[in-house]
Amino acid sequence: MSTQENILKVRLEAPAHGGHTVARHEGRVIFVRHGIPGELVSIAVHDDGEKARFWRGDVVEVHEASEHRVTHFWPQADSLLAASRGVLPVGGAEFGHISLEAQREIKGQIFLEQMTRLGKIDATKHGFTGVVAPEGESADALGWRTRTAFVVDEKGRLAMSAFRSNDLVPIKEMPLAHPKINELELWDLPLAGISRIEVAVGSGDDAGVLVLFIEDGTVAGAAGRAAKRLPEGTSAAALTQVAGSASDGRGALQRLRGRTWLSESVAGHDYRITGEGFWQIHRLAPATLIERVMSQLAPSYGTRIADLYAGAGLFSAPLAKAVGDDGMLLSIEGAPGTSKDALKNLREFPQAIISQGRVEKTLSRELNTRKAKLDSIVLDPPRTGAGKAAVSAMVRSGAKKISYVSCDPASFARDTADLMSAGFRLEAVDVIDLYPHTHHMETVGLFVRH
Ligand SMILES: C[S@@+](CC[C@H](N)C(=O)[O-])C[C@H]1O[C@@H](n2cnc3c(N)ncnc32)[C@H](O)[C@@H]1O
Repeated sequence: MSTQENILKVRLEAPAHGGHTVARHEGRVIFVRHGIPGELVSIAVHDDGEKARFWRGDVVEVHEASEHRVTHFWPQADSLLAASRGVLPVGGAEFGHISLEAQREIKGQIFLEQMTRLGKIDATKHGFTGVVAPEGESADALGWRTRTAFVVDEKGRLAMSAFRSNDLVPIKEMPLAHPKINELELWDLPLAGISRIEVAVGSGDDAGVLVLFIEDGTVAGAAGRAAKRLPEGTSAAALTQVAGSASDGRGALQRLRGRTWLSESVAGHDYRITGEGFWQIHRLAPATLIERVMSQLAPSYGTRIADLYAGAGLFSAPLAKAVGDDGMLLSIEGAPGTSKDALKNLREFPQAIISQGRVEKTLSRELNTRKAKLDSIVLDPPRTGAGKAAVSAMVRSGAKKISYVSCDPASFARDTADLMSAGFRLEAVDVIDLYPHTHHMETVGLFVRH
C-alpha cells in the first residue's frame, strides 16, 4: 500500500460491476472496493491522476455502517483490518464483509443494470426474480471452491495476490476452498523454488485431490520434494507450460505421484478431467447447471443439439443420452487437452461428435460438412462471452432454442442484445450465486426464436 495515499471521506452510492460501489468527489467518479451502498466511509484513493477519467479507492474506515455489514470471515481479506496493519487485503473474497442476503441483492442490482444498459432490456419482464443460492448451499456458503490457485512468495511462503495488485499476501487458510484443500496444509510444505500451485478436488465424498506445481521458473526438483510431503492419497503433477497449458495440449504434465487427472460423477454420468482442464468451480455447480440446462432445453429423442464451449463434456453427456441414437450431439471445445477429455467422457455415445476448435469457425464448418441444421444449443463461453461471430453462427445453425450459461453479466447482456436483434426472445433467466463472497454470478438464460 502506498504511504502517500490520498484519504477522502465519501458517501457510497450504487453498486457497480466488478465488485465496486460508486462514490463521487468534486464531480469525479471513484470506484470503491470493500464498501456497501449507503455507507459513509473513508477511502484510500489510488490511480488518482488528475487526468484519470475515474479513480479507484479502498475503504479504510467506516463512519456510518450499513445494516448489511458483517465481520469478514477471513481476517486476511478484511480491508479494515488490513488497513489498520498497513497492508493490502488478499483478493478472492471481496464481498465477505456483506451479509449473504445483501450480497445476492447487490448482484441482482448489477445484473439488472448491465441488462438495461448493455442488453437494452428490463430483465424483470423476462423472468428475472432475483439471485438465488444453489440448492444444497451451506448456511455460511464457505468451503465451495473445488479449484484454487496459489503463488509462492520470494520467501517460499504460500501466498495469494491482493486484488488488482502484484503484492503477495502469505496465507495459512483459504476459507472458500473445499475443506480437503485446506487439509493439505500446503503452507507447511517446503515451497522455496516453486512459483505457482493449483489444487483441484473432486466434488464427490470420496473425491481425490490433485496438486499441480506449475513449473514456469520453478527450480528443478522443488516440485518433487514438495510432492513427497503431501498427505497420503494425494495426487501431484508438475506442469510445464510451453506457450500454453496442459489443458490445451501444449503443456507437459509430468506425474509426480498418484494420477494426473480427477474423476467426477454428476447426474449419473462419469467424467475425467485432466490436470488443469476446465471444470466448474463451485462444488454444486455441475449438478445445478445440468438441471437448469436440461429443464430449459427439454431435449427430445432424435433431435440435434450443439454444446458450445463444451469443456470436458459436462452438458454433452446428458444431452447425448437424451437425443439418443437417432439424434446428434455436437460438442465443440477449443482447448485440445480438454477436448481429449470430452472424447473419453463421451465414448459410450455414438451420436456424439466431438470437435476441437473455435466455436466461431467450427460450428458452421461441422454443420455444413454434414448438411445439418440444429434444433437447440447450449453455450457456456468464457468471461468474454460469445461475441458477434459466434452469435451469427448460432443464428445460421437453425436452432430454435438456446440455453446460455454465462459467468459474466456484461458479456451476457451484450450477447443478449445481438441474439434479440437476430430474432430471438429471452424467455427465462436464472441468476445463481455460484461464487458466494465474491462479486461474480452465474446466469442461465433461455432464448427462443420467434
Ligand atoms: C466456462 S468453460 C465451460 C466448459 C463446460 N461447459 C463446463 O461447464 O464444464 C468455457 C470453455 O470454453 C473453451 N473456449 C474458450 N474460448 C473458446 C472458443 N472460442 N471456442 C471454443 N471453446 C472455447 C474453454 O477452453 C473452456 O473449456
